Amino acid sequence: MVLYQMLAGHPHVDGVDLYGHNLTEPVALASAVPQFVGATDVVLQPYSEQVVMAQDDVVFFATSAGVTRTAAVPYITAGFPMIDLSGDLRLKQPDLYTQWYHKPAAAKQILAQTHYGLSDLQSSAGMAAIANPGCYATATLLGLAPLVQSGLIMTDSIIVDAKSGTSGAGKHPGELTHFSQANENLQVYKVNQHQHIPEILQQLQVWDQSIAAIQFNTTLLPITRGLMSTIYARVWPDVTAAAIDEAFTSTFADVAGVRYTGDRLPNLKEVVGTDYCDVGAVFNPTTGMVMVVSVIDNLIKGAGGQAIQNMNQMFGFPEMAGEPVNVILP
Ligand SMILES: NC(=O)C1=CN([C@@H]2O[C@H](COP(=O)(O)OP(=O)(O)OC[C@H]3O[C@@H](n4cnc5c(N)ncnc54)[C@H](OP(=O)(O)O)[C@@H]3O)[C@@H](O)[C@H]2O)C=CC1
Ligand SMILES: CC(=O)N[C@@H](CCC(=O)OP(=O)(O)O)C(=O)O
Repeated sequence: MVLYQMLAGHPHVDGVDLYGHNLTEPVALASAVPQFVGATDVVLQPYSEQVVMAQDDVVFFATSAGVTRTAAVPYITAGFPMIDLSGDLRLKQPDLYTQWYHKPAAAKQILAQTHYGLSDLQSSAGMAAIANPGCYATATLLGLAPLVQSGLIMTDSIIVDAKSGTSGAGKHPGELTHFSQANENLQVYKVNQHQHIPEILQQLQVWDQSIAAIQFNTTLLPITRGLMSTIYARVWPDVTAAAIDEAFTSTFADVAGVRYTGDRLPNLKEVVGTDYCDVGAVFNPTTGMVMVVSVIDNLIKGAGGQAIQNMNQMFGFPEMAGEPVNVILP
């Protein structure tokens, strides 16, 4: 829904076709999603990869885990632009996917052809198949990148305490997301089993091969949208607050979708509704620890917005074209 809304208003997109896997004939969008009651002329079509490749220029998959490991193959084989929002194509090693997602993995040669589209730090220009990063992975990697790339922290000391609103769990309600359970509550979940752990580690190892593990935890917040990743790490003895500040300033100086807030730590309401990731960092000389706070809208920077940034890079559009930049005011 959110991806469609953004694509429908994108200045370089002249049409959006919507496909549903369970349809045998077209239905009005509003009959499936009542919020789109005003979009009387928009339909959902039965899905067919032949139709997609004939009438569209790029395909986005906003599908459950386990779908694109096979559904994306015809597009990747044909070199047709494809952006996958699910986790199926992010991990390069198939056995890791099976271990963390508890499902059969895509073939290794398919995984080898997909680009991990962390759009603010590694452009998708020239790429055809994109694995759009997970929401927790996006906030965490953007918060850690300056510290890891500049070699400021002891890499065995990384601890991530991340929290998300319930929309991160998708459309099907579950035990944790049932209103009476989630409302006015905080729930730790997937302890040491979160599927974004191997994804984060895989990218950290691209930046620094010596990183062997991270401590990573997730908590469900009683809100609909927004994700905060709070990151702690021990810095090397001579590292100063000024060196940390310089690492963040230089890493994000020319990055359109990340705003470094210095030692003023950001909160969710300054990014919810936008494609920005806001990142702040504070050094504590007493403990020798740096604390980073990285916030995103899980449905935008954590999913559809980053997918559009990847599309913009693939097609040479301005980096933030079609991206929402205004917060949802209280
Ligand atoms: N929500 C978030 O914050 C984020 C989500 N993601 C990932 O992005 C993807 C989409 O997220 P979200 O919209 O929240 O997920 P939802 O669970 O809300 O929606 C999943 C969609 O997948 C479709 N689907 C299910 N099975 C199949 C199938 N066999 N073939 C084709 N389509 C199928 C469903 O269609 P139907 O209902 O008609 O069966 C539904 O539209 C997921 O993989 C999710 O993990 C990634 C980052 C953040
Ligand atoms: C609140 C909540 O449940 N969030 C989801 C977000 C991850 C997700 O969307 O899944 P993939 O990125 O792996 O596709 C979770 O923690 O599993």
